[in-house]
Amino acid sequence: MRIVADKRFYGAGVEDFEEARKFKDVMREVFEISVASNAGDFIPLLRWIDFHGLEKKLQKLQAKFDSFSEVLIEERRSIRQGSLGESGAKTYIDALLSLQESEPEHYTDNIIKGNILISDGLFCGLSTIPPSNLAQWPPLIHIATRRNRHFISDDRWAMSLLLNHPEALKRASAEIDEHIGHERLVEEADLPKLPYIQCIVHETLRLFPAAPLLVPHESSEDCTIGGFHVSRGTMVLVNAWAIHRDPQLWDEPLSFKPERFEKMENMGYRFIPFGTGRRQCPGSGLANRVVTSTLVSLIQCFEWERVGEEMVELLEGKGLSMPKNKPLEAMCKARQRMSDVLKEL
Ligand code: HEM
Repeated sequence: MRIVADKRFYGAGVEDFEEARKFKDVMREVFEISVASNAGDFIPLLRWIDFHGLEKKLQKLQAKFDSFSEVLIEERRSIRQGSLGESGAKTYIDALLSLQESEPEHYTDNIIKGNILISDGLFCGLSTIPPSNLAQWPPLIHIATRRNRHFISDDRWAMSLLLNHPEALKRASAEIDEHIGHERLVEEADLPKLPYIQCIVHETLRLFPAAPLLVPHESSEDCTIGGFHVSRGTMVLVNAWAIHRDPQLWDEPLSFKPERFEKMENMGYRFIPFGTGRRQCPGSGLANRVVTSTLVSLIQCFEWERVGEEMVELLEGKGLSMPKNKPLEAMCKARQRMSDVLKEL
């Protein structure tokens, strides 16, 4: 929130504890609601009676966030107009308010609120909200807010898989040694030199796609999908998780085999962790780079081992963004040869 509104709501430096509490409350509610399943997704009749009151809860939460962001916008507006003294750092909201002055028809307060939501990982938990619940929110929310949670989740799955496959971890480590060495940390420009680690990231996203049902789509016309008639206006969910594990499309679909991606030229529609077509994720390049660089840094700087003989559990937990059932526990120690680099951090 420092970038968005020049405020801190966590850790040292919090100035307004009441405001920070409100923010944390909204965040907590978002996370709670995000794991609730909605029977109305499966039995449309139940949507009319708002079974379990999920829709009401979402509307309340949206109202809370609206009033919270309204205060932030008004505050920055006053600061910009000089009524609250020093303007402080220029924030994301300031930039949007300045655009509002030149293009008021495009940069309405509602648009600014939407932008606050998608920025700074503010509502990263929304990515796990069940499909019909998402429909209650402005479309951008569930999309761009995936980032932080997904990045963390992807790397956690990748590391879990590697701990269960030490030979793959060893090969990844050797690739890093060969192309980056121990004198410096990985940089973005190094990533194309690490094809095996890219394959590990792909294989992780195949087995545990961070958005297993992508995002809900709606058919704009009557159509036929896989031989089934789909009427106009039907919510369509694409089960990427099942497609990625389909034995007709993948050899040994449940095995972790990063090398399968080495020879694959055209992945077609069988590998779609970021969706496909016109609405596919525009952040996939960034996401891939962040997930891969994080994984490379973890492998480059630390030696990793399982806590015991037992394999790391690979069960999925509740929530649409593919969390692990149990947090990953592993042993790691800093690599001796990276100690100079680590000391510099
Ligand atoms: C590991 C991280 C990420 C995953 C797994 C992911 C996944 C997805 C998926 C599955 C979709 C829906 C595609 C469809 O409609 O079929 C999507 C859409 C989208 N994503 Fe991501 N995403 C990630 C990171 C990001 C990042 C970093 C950004 C922005 C910087 C981003 C921005 C968007 C946007 C704007 C859309 C909507 C595109 C549209 O509807 O036209 N995503 N993402």
